[in-house]
Amino acid sequence: MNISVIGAGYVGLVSAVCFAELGHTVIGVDNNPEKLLALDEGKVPIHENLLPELLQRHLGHRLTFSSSISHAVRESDVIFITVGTPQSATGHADLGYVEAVTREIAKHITSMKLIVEKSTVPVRTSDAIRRTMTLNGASPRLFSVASNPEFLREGSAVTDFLYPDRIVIGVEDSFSEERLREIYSPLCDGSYYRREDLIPGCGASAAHFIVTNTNSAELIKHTSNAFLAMKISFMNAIANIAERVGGDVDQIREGVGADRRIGTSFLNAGIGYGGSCFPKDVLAFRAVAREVGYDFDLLDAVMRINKDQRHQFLRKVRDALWTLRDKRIAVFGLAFKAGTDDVRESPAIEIVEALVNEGCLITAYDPVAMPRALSELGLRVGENTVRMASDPYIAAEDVDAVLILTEWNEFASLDLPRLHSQMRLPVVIDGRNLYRPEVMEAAGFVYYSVGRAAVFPLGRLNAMPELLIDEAACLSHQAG
Ligand SMILES: NC(=O)c1ccc[n+]([C@@H]2O[C@H](COP(=O)([O-])OP(=O)(O)OC[C@H]3O[C@@H](n4cnc5c(N)ncnc54)[C@H](O)[C@@H]3O)[C@@H](O)[C@H]2O)c1
Ligand SMILES: O=c1ccn([C@@H]2O[C@H](COP(=O)(O)OP(=O)(O)O[C@H]3O[C@H](CO)[C@@H](O)[C@H](O)[C@H]3O)[C@@H](O)[C@H]2O)c(=O)[nH]1
Repeated sequence: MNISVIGAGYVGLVSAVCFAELGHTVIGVDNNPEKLLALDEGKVPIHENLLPELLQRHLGHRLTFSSSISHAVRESDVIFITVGTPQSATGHADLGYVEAVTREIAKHITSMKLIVEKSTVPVRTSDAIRRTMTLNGASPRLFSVASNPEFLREGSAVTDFLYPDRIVIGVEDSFSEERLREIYSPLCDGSYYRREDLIPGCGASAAHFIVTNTNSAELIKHTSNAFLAMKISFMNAIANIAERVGGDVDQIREGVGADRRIGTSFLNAGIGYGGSCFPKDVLAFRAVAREVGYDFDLLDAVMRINKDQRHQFLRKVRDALWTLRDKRIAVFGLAFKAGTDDVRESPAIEIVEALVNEGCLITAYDPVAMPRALSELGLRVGENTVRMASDPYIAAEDVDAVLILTEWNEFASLDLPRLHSQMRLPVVIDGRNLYRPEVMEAAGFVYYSVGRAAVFPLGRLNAMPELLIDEAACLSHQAG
């Protein structure tokens, strides 16, 4: 099948290389010349496992890039729209990029095409695309519009695309269904999983193919993201209760998740969800519900708990260090999650910003996200306010505390004696629960985490009079 993918960002690029991997001929289109230049040279502008290998495999053969929507429309049977749908000032999804691309497609259409929205959009966007196409001169006989929401996660995007739990298509006619079935057939009939040059994945045998109408497909995407965000907020709320009463959120997760109706996934308590999807999509879904006259206030609670989770974390930093002005703090992790250099809506960036505003001196380390984080922090708190270090031990030199803010494997296997010896005070505040408290206690750290009691190795602390934690507070925490 001849496919074009308009918008070669995270989703567009992964989709383009994966469609090529499935045997299709693909044109990736973007209006960012720098991005196109890099891609034409085989350089992947984002950090995503397996993406460079797949780009190398298909670039110049099945996969080419272009800045021209007219070329893409002419050369392809199916056109996927994968441009951004960012948050607008009102909380609604801003569909300006989708509209601009739709108008451009309408101008150049001369034979039958299938237009597929893959961007995350509010319900009824496919109706708006149909309307816009017609208003801009395209004959309704020359196009169909379908929805094919994308469920990939950053950090595992390629394997999520090639080994999906399900593929959802929302269609209004058999033409659309047949084309989309053909595009995804290697995943649905299992032929892709029998190939020898396979990208290693999770050993799936066939993807679940779900056909709905376009409105339902659009609602499935918003529902999935809102539900996953709700699971995270639910567990963060439980973590706050557990902390106050001496429970352990990891044990609770195990106990609750063993019920197959619940499961353990997306129940990791932490510093709240971030990224380019959950925050904007929950807000957009809230706006959609309001618009159709339903008060989905459960989503307000999900967002409130999420926001509060950063404040809870900052409260722990204040608890541990008392005053913050001129405190030296090492931050481990800036990406919104492990496996990516994406810092969009990263809770880590928000926490660093708050600490800088309170007068802390921050040295940060992230295995891949430092360049993007530097430009984001430059915009928010000014250039040179945060120093970057080349490894976690250098970042931890002479600091009053280490904060763990992204769940990179590297931070779960630190050389604890070495880390301890680097720090001025042995205080670790872990926003991702990467360590068991008893391990950190044995290693001599004051250790705060999420949804578990803080530990204070008192014997060692008494020998450090400058540590600003009073013993009574420590004892009450331990008892609590
Ligand atoms: N990032 C994810 O993990 C993810 C996962 C599933 C769904 N989504 C959804 O997919 C959509 C895209 O997200 P993203 O993270 O890939 O966004 P992105 O910002 O990384 O990419 C969007 C791309 O579109 C390009 N673009 C914008 N206008 C254009 C135009 N007129 N012509 C050609 N190119 C144009 C931009 O230059 C950019 O490269 C959003 O709706 C998002 O919610 C994202
Ligand atoms: O138990 C958990 C799981 C995740 N997170 C956080 O939640 C955020 C989102 O994580 P994740 O969902 O893994 O990453 P995304 O790449 O944002 O993927 C989500 O958003 C995409 C865009 O819509 C969807 O395609 C995916 O299915 C959906 O998982 C990150 O800040 C995570 O740290 C937690 O705090 N606890």
